[in-house]
Amino acid sequence: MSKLLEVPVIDIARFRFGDAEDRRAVAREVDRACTDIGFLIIDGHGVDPGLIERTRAVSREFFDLPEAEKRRVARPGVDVSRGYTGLEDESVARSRDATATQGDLNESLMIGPVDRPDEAYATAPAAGQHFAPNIWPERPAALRPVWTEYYRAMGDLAATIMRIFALALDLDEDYFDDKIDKHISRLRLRNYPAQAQAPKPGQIRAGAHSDYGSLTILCTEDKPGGLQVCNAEGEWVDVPIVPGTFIINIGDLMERWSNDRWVSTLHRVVNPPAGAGGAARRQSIVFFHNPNYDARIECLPNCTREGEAPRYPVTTSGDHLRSMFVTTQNTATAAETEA
Ligand SMILES: O=C(O)CCC(=O)C(=O)O
Ligand SMILES: [Fe+2]
Repeated sequence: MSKLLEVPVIDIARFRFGDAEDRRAVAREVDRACTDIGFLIIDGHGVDPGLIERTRAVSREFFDLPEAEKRRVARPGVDVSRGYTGLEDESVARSRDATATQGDLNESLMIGPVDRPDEAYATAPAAGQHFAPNIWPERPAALRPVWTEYYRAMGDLAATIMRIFALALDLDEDYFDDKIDKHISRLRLRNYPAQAQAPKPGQIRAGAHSDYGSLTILCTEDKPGGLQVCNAEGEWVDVPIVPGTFIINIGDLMERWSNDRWVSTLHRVVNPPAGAGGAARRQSIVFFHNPNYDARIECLPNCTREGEAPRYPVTTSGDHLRSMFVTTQNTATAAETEA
């Protein structure tokens, strides 16, 4: 079978409601997508469209606030992945290329877990800042309850996808359950403003990067200046926007777990064409699903071929994520926290 060079659409209702054969059929399709291109679009996910709309609306209201008010909930430190990150404060491309310093042309607001596991686990030294309290803006007042509901819905959807992943990797369907039951996922809204001035040379909405965790669930909109992924031929292809679906990609931790059987694909968000005007404003709802901070990320059973050794040293979810957060921030606090 030739390699997929475009991102496929997969209906996961057949997994959610089907019999064992249906479930295996979905898992096979997902395995092919994760092997060939690292991205898939899912339909039949069961998330309430009203919740998505409400999440979009309260977030847009937040980004429309004056800059000074948004800065009141500024990210407190580079390893504290919470709060507001301003335009050009981050260069996600630095996660792969230390010389990439152009600031990304988006601003964002981010939260972590909304449900705390027991206090001893949440505050253990190895927990680092992964259970740091969330920083909620005062306005709009509806943001907190709506985002909390959305975060929980994404946690549930990610758990289903991890079950599909387990089956796709020839593991028991519940293999990942106890590695994600205290997940340290992040919900991040990115606002990509319309571009009144030309970007600096080489500067784009989000530089080329791969995501860091287990998987990402993206809900975006069809606007000029969108998401592209680098396929197996090294070509940048647009990810189609299919109404009612989510875009899913695997992150670096899943790539490591699978010993490179699956690919954590490079992707980027390009600029709108000059003159696109206000219509180019774009908002993405991004849920980065990350395993429990103490989940050991080591080559999974079934992921080495005859005579092949594991390609990565063992790490933990918490350690890997922290190093990525610290590497990609352009703010003044970066130097302080790294020291
Ligand atoms: O906005 C998008 O389409 C993608 C954003 C992204 O890649 C990220 O936040 O990691
Ligand atoms: Fe990404």
